[in-house]
Amino acid sequence: MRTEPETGPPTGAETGPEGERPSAAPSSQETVVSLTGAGASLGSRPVLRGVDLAVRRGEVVALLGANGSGKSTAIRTVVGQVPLDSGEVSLFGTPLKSFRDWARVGYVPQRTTAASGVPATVREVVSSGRLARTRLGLPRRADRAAVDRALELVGMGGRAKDSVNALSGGQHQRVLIARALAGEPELLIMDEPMAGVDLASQQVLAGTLREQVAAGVTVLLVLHELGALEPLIDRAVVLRDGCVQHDGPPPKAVGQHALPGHDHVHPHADGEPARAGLLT
Ligand SMILES: Nc1ncnc2c1ncn2[C@@H]1O[C@H](COP(=O)(O)OP(=O)(O)OP(=O)(O)O)[C@@H](O)[C@H]1O
Repeated sequence: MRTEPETGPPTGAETGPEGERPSAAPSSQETVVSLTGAGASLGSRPVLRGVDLAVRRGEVVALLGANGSGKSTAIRTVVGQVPLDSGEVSLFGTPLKSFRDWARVGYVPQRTTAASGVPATVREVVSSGRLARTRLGLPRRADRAAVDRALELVGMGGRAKDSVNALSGGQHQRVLIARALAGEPELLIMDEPMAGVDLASQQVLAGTLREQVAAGVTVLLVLHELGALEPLIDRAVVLRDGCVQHDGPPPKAVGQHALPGHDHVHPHADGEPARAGLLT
């Protein structure tokens, strides 16, 4: 008998619909991710203080905010890595504590590497993202094809046999994104997917995401700046000190802020074009 975690992102032990990506028939009313009055702490520190957030099917929602505002913590409550003190989280209309269908969710964590000291190849790491669909059985042709597709989507098809220990930081990030895509998720949750990725690769990844969105995939992602993804973002939710400060149209990038790679940790200099103060 299989054992399944109470909650959590795909571990490879969950069951899910076999083979094909489940139908992503557009239903703009369906709420795919829902946080209601979500409160969470790290250690003794309250980090989220009553966050309300809803992502509907097919939407691309960016979670923005200054360093330490709680973006990663919010994402981690959604995938069950940080427990709630108060409020509720639901995925696909199911309360998180009852949710088991992790094959529908692709998760790219923040700033990790694909290497874990184990001499795995790029293909092996990306294939692990398919385990929730293969039910720990032998990969079938459709599974291998999905892994190939994910590798091509992030431009890593030529590196499939290389050890992940031989990759740059940006290439690790691309492998982790491919791992999430290999499961052909309906919902992609990504924590700063562009961190450490060079401009050319950002464009590749933006193109990949555009294809996913066109196929009906729902996306919730943490970003420091909209950058190359700006055209894809439907809505921005800005956190400040663990509370939602803005939920609506993405802030317009102006001047230097428009440049991918711009870092939002600095205070705004006098005379610098204002940006509604949403990110600082
Ligand atoms: N293990 C921990 N114990 C206590 N506090 C923590 C822990 N990890 C993070 N924090 C604090 O929780 C707050 C929120 O962190 P979180 O990583 O969610 O912010 P963030 O908005 O994603 O920041 P960044 O943009 O820097 O990634 C920060 O003030 C951080 O210092």
